Amino acid sequence: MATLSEAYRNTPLHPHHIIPLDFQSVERVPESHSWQDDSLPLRIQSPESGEEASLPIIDLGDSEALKMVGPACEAWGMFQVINHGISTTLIRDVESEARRFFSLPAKEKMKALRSPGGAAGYGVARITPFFNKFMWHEGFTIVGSPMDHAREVWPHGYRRFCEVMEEYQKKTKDLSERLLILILKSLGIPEEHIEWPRSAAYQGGPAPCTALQLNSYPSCPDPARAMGLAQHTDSFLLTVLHQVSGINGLQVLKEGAGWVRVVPLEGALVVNVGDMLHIMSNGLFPSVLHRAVVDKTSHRMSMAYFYGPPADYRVAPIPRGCPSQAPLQFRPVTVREYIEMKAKNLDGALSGIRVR
Ligand SMILES: O=C(O)CCC(=O)C(=O)O
Ligand SMILES: [Fe+2]
Repeated sequence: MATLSEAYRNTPLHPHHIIPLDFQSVERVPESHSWQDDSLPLRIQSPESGEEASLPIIDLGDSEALKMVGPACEAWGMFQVINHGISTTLIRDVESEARRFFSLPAKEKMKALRSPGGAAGYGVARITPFFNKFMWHEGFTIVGSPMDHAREVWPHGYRRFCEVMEEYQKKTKDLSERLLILILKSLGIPEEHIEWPRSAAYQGGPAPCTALQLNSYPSCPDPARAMGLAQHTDSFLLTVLHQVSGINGLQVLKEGAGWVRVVPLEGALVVNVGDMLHIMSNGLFPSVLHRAVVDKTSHRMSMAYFYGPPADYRVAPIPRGCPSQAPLQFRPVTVREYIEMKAKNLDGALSGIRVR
């Protein structure tokens, strides 16, 4: 994603929008992280309260998967996938390496700090500047190899971290491409329509934009006042999310029901539609608003893998995917342009390219 890094370079962040709080050193939620006074349109709910989302579960080993995926994307913009081909062992290894990093003292983690115009490394969530309070969250973004940052942190013990993260990205990329083909087929779009997975694999063509985001939500003395990750939609085509089992936190906004919980299902991965798939489906598939809340006693982690087209690809509604000649809702936009728009205006990027 070297070319996409340019989009971030053009929208550098202020250091106080990069450095996370040293969560190990605080006993209560500081004012800077307290969301209580804000006139929140929708209250923070504890990870255990509220309705549970009945997200569709799609079994990739089942011949019915193709039939189920379109309705799932249309109704929820999100589903859970099982029989996805990523081994439990690899997932456990990713968890344990992520935990090895996030358990370090703050001054060690700071050695991997993201640079102001950089895409990769340790830091607060990228959406931070759009909110007037900070989140109860720290992240590590990996684009390709995490070697440069990992070596700073563990001069003699970086190899395992790198191997595990690279292997997981390879497997999740394959899964994302399988899912994307299935989703496009469900819209009646032939596989050949998207050339980049094949061109990158066989002809050294432009590579898809991908990133692995390790999310850490330390236990919080007052979860009702803190926000793990504030509401947002993901920018790329698809996100494949692993939530560390046994700890709730992810919530989606469901029309008519408010925020509903996405309870981790052992062995399943959560897949959600991002803005670019919303555009390609001409608005048929919603890029669902979601957020993460925090827990009083548990340190929660999640791993989000973002998958998008190559940086210069023009994302546009695909006419064959539009129900009965529906008028096109969006103008074409390159991936790079869209990411830059979103880095400047979190909520306004989609409406910025809407034509009707
Ligand atoms: O931690 C979660 O469950 C959500 C993470 C997320 O939405 C993201 O990284 O974009
Ligand atoms: Fe997200």
